[in-house]
Amino acid sequence: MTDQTARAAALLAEHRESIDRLDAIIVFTLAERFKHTQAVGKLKAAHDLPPSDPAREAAQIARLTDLATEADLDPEFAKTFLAFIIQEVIKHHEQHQS
Ligand SMILES: C=C(O[C@@H]1C=C(C(=O)O)C=C[C@H]1O)C(=O)O
Repeated sequence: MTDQTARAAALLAEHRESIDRLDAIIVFTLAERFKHTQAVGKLKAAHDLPPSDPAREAAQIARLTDLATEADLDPEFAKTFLAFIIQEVIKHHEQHQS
């Protein structure tokens, strides 16, 4: 192995360590978010409120688009990711109501 390939292997390992830590943050963050949305789902079911709230979602999308742009993250990706999560949350809320 040349010095250059050894250096590249060390850099790759460093990046992967960071990626693993960030993946853990994502999992814990999602778990925390779902704890709150589950509580919201129970509240909605108890008070006969609809599972989805399109006005709230529109505000979240607008906010996330700005945040993503500021963070140098593709805003379309951020929107798709949020929509995917919200779709799952609404499924949970529908289950609370049935
Ligand atoms: C969590 C809620 O329910 C739904 C899920 C949302 C979310 O996951 O952020 C946002 C709006 C609602 O469609 C809510 O109304 O706040």
